[in-house]
Amino acid sequence: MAFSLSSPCGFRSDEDEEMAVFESTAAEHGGPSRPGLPELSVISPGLDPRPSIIEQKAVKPAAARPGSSDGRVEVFLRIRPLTEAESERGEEQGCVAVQDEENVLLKAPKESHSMRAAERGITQSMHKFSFSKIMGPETTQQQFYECSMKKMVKDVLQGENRLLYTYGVTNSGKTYTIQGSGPEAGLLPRALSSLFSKLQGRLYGAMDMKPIMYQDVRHLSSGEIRMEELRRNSLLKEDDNLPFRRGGNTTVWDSGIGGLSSTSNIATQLEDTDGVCLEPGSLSHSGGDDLEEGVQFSIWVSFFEIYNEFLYDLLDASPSLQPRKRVTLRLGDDKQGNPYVKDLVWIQIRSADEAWRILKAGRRNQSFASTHLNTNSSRSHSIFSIRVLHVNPEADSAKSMHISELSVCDLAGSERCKEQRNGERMKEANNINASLLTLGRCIAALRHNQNNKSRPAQVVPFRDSKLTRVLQGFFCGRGTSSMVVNINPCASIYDETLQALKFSALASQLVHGPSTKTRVAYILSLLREPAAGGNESSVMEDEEEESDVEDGDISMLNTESMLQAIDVLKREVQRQREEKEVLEANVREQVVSEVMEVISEMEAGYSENLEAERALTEERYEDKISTLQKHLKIFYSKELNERDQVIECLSAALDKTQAGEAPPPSLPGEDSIACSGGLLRRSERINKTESGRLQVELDQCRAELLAKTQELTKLKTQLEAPGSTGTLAADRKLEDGQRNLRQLRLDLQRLGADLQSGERACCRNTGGEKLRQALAAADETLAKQDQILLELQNGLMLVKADLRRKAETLAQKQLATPLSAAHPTPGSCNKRGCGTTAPIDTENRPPQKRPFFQSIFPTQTLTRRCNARLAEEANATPYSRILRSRQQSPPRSPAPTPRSLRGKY
Ligand SMILES: Nc1ncnc2c1ncn2[C@@H]1O[C@H](COP(=O)(O)OP(=O)(O)OP(=O)(O)O)[C@@H](O)[C@H]1O
Repeated sequence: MAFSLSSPCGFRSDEDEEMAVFESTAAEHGGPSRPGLPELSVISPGLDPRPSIIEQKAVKPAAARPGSSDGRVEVFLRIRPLTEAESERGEEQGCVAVQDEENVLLKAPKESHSMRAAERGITQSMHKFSFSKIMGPETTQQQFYECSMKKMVKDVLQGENRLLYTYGVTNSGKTYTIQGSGPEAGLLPRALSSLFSKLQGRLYGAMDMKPIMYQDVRHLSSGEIRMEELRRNSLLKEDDNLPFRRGGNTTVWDSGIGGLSSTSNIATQLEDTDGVCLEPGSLSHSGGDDLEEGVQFSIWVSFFEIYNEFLYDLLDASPSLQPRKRVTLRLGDDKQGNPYVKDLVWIQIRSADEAWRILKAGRRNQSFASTHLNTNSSRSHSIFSIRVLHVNPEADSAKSMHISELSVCDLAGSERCKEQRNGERMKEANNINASLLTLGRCIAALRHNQNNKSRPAQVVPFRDSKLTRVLQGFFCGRGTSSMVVNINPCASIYDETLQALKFSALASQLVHGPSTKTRVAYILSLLREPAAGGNESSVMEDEEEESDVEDGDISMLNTESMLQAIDVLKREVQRQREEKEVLEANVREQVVSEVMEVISEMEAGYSENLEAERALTEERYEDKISTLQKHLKIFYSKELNERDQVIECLSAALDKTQAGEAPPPSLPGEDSIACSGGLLRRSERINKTESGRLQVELDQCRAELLAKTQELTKLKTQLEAPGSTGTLAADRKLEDGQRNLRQLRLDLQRLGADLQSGERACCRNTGGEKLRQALAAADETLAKQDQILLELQNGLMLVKADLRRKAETLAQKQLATPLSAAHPTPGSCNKRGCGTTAPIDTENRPPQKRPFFQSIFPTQTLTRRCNARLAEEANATPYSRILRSRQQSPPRSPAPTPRSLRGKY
């Protein structure tokens, strides 16, 4: 049964599914057994996950081992021994068990995250990994060199490009493996020693050719040669003058970031040795017999680091005790698109000792810091490169030069960022982990492309980090790479170790890309293609030729063949471009169709959701409506009951009214809205009757007023007759009275209009309130009329008094002139006496004998003449009755309110 593991370094790819992951029973490994979940995963670099290939493992021939002739990347595992302190801390819990020289078993310790995950059934407590070669804690540096790097040196001298890089958790022994410590020289010094040992007598001592860019060579002028010499000597002298030649002192340099100095405690690992200290006989068999005849070798080295995604040359200028700003290097591409580090310093070396000293000089500039896991932790990826110029002094210069390279990369250790207390350390750890993650992604993509040739190729994200960009050439066929995985068997970092091993398992499934030689063969095969249609013998010849030149260089071809090759390659490029276009079109089509599918699925999903939502909403609102209906039903049934009661009450009252009984006492709250319907109908009927009555009264008032006005006019005429100047005031008052009367008339007209509108309001049945308002307005108008009439009355009283005075004056005059009074002339009588006699007499008569004043001034006149008033009572008009009733109520009652009016009805 297969299961997948999480990707190394936290990334995930389809490799997870394809990774060879198998389980065996846990019982045989002594692990706790749980039903249903196997306890052991086997991660084998050379195996396919399919069961059919599992069997191949058993019969796998030695030649097919990873990293050997099957073209797979070599991955070595090196387990460092526990230190005394670590042993005392109880870090030895047997979590790393080497089974044989290829297989190792990792058992999760109790406290580890993996064990907790295993207990929850998420993963296994044991993992088995296979490697090209496993070197246990007891392995010496020499043994490790022998099995890992020795052959690489040989290959480089034969013109190949090789890369060796170390990968592992911090404090796992990467730097120890590469550089060594004290007398235990690491892989790099050993390789340098081996190289120079092989090149004895074959070194090209002149410095007139220098490697530049990716793998080009430049001929130096004499001035440039002098400059190169100076630089080289200064670096070597620096090493002689080291202030901390023995003792691990401190040097200070500027990180170049933020301009702040960072302290680097230079490791003492290399400082303890004056020279390469190799075990006796370690290079005894390293003769240069297999080197090409007649070729000389010029060795150049460079050393740089990638710190926080910035490139720094470790061999640039001399180190100083003062802080200084370091210059960052940039990456560039040559014409073929091969990446290289611009302005990188290359130093020619002529012996292993010189190389050793240059390495130490560079190492002084490297970024180290003390972390919680390693007191001397590399905070950068460092790359030491050895370029070998293959010079054939006898051959034509164009054909003589060949360059090969050996690069050794000491990767910074992966670590948990959260464990870094220091901000700078945290930043470094982030950058380290990010670049390692990119390396993992590149390897995963390469592996995917190798395993899925029929499927569209994945883009390998080399450009995502400086590290992968620098190493790109080794992963793309311009060389081969080998990996050393360093692990620390401490139980406390088991989880990190497991991740590192998973990463290595992925890397070990990589197959090297076609080498440059294969490319030559490919170009030659293309050249032969046009001739393929020729006769058989020529094909045979070609085949023979192919076997001859396959190992050669394309520069071996003559100009004509080269031009031909260029033409063929152009055509090939065109063909491949067209192929790619078709492929891209297909990919686009597929993507579009997949996206459309996704969109239609999403649409379907949305419409389903919408439908469900709609149904839900409908249901919710239906519930609400039914609840509302229920409440309304209750409310209206209550209302209906109340109305029924009111109706019953009103119909009982109506029955009684019809039966001639007295109207029932008004219901409590009859003006309330609940009872207003029935009451309004009743009050409308009453209002109609009352309006009719008021109308009649109004008409009578009008007629009465008309009569009074006529009488007043007549009186005025009579008063004007004496022609006395003393009557002017009375005249004015009379005019006032007339004005008042006109006003009274107008008001009465308005009253009539109001009454009519009240009547209309009743007729239209527009509601009790309007009727009430109309009645209130009419009431107010009546009050105003009342007031005006009173004023008029007063005015007339004054007129009356004035007339009386005039009458008295006239009487006195008549007494003074008895003759004229006893015998008035007809003319005078007509003109003055006769005309005024009647009124004067009238005035002097008792008031009850003067109907005009009695009717106009009922209050004052009749109060003194009760009998006369009683007599007139019977003849009083409705209007005068209203006025009288109002005037009689002492004190004057306020204007009736609409409520009091309503109360009448
Ligand atoms: N095979 C070994 N034998 C003896 N000591 C070792 C071995 N490997 C590592 N050590 C010791 O372990 C310590 C840590 O090693 P080293 O500094 O090389 O780790 P590292 O992986 O480079 O750490 P970092 O990534 O933090 O730089 C050193 O003191 C080193 O001497």
